[in-house]
Amino acid sequence: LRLRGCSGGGGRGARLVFSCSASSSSSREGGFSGKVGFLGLGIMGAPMASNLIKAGCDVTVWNRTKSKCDPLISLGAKYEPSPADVASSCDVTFAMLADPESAVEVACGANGAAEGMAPGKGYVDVSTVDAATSKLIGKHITSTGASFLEAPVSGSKKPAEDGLLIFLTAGDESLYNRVAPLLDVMGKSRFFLGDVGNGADMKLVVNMVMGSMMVSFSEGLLLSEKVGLDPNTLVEVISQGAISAPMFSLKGPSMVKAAYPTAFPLKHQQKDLRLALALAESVSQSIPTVAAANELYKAAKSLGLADQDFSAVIEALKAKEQNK
Ligand SMILES: NC(=O)C1=CN([C@@H]2O[C@H](COP(=O)(O)OP(=O)(O)OC[C@H]3O[C@@H](n4cnc5c(N)ncnc54)[C@H](OP(=O)(O)O)[C@@H]3O)[C@@H](O)[C@H]2O)C=CC1
Ligand SMILES: O=CCCC(=O)O
Repeated sequence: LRLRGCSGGGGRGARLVFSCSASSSSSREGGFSGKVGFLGLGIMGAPMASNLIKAGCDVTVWNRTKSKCDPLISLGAKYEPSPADVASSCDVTFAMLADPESAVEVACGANGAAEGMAPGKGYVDVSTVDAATSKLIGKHITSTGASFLEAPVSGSKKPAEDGLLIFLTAGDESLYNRVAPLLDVMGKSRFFLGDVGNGADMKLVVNMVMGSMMVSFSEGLLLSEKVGLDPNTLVEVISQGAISAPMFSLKGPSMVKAAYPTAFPLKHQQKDLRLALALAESVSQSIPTVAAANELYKAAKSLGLADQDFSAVIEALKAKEQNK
């Protein structure tokens, strides 16, 4: 298998590519030889940037809390003191921020990435935001002559560490082709979905399904226990049937033990449900299951569980039972 990625490094071989339009195989097959910026080194950003460094990319990092840059610097990353400095010193800059507010601030605020952008450069926002936010960021970036791609990811902490994310991209197709070797270092597949906003919408639809599934699973775990069944057996039964999902097998055993080691923070899942509800509202679609799930995540946040894994939503159900 031919390795792809940065010059001198490489991804881990064959990758799946899904595209609404033909993409340039020559840029896909070639490596990426420019400098790569990475803004936002949280649960997802740190392993993604780390994989780029390990693949041989010339990476420059920035994070609001500077100490989170240190492990990346130890791996060989350079550091710049602001998003604008990263953008001006790099050919392509990735951003992995918490929510719409932080994504806009880092891209468009004072000393934001847009200030360092220029023709020939690219900005790839991999944060989960709504389409309007993505379009706003895209407008700021492209007004400098630079190119913009939104590329939110499906897959959590472990897939980020293992370079097995799924990229849901939209925007500038030539930037998509240019950064494809980098996406292939960080992910196992990539979709190009057309205009800016389509990647954001796809990501919100996927995550609203996930958030509702987790609530339904939590209800099942609690009910099984209440009627005298072993919830561990429920997890095993589900894993062998038609509703088997990696998420249930992965999170079920620790949920039974009331342990919620954070892979996907609950506050981000609730943010995604909030944004999905607004998306549905924009086309007058009713999504009552998601609306009910959202209320439970909000209740979990008010119980102080915002930074726990989103599977901690089961604690909000337990609290409801106790307060009956
Ligand atoms: N965790 C997961 O499983 C997945 C998460 N996502 C999405 O990816 C994004 C990042 O998630 P994740 O890494 O888990 O989140 P984290 O909360 O771990 O990291 C959030 C990042 O955003 C930064 N940030 C927050 N607010 C600001 C601000 N006002 N200005 C500048 N930087 C800010 C944080 O900086 P600081 O370190 O200073 O706080 C940190 O770098 C989210 O949009 C999330 O929905 C997508 C797929 C999976
Ligand atoms: O946005 C978070 C998604 C988590 C996952 O896909 O497992």
